[in-house]
Amino acid sequence: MTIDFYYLPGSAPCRSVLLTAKVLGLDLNLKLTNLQAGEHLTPEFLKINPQHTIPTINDNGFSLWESRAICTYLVNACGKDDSLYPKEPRARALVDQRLYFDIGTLYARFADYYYPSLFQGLPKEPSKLERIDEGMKFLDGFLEGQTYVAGKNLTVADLAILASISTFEVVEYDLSPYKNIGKWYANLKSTIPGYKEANEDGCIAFKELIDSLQKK
Ligand SMILES: N[C@@H](CCC(=O)N[C@@H](CS)C(=O)NCC(=O)O)C(=O)O
Repeated sequence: MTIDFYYLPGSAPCRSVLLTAKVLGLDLNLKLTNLQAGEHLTPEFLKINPQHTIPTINDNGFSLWESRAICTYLVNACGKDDSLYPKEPRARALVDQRLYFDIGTLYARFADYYYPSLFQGLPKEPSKLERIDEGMKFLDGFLEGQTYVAGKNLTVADLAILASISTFEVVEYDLSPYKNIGKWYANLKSTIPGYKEANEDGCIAFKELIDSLQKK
């Protein structure tokens, strides 16, 4: 039985789930959910996710939201092995740490700096950009001498952070000072199966959305 996946291609957290599904070779039942049309606020959707966020999955009656929780669930429930989310306690803890770094630091600082300007037309606050730069320095440090963000293999932490970093690229944040991030990013873009459909096309959709909002 397939898993329903409520999503929008342009949404960064949705793209991390799409990337995870691609790497797992999993076909999700895609349910495009148009936020601008309020499709996440219908009584049917609120029954599945009262917090009305996408991504959301429904696995035959089991509904789940929060992209990183979805990614780890998909590996646990559908992975042929645990390589994307290792069971060994220390290896798993490292992946978890990077996932929490992504939601709590990297993407949180992105949202704090860019969202008011992108979605409300408010001026950007330079001190918030410095917080992003600091987050990038942390990530660049994690990647020193490493191919992946947590341990020796590709994990869901790479996929979540990949969705975030590509979103920074869409808003033209300057990634060039961060050599380790640049190398890691180029490697993942060229090696992840189905990268274009899972992430690149969605980044184009996100760019189109923000361009259309700027014109309003
Ligand atoms: N931390 C959540 C963020 C989810 C989120 O905020 N999604 C946005 C779209 S990118 C959304 O659904 N917004 C509509 C709403 O909150 O009502 C995750 O990683 O899944």
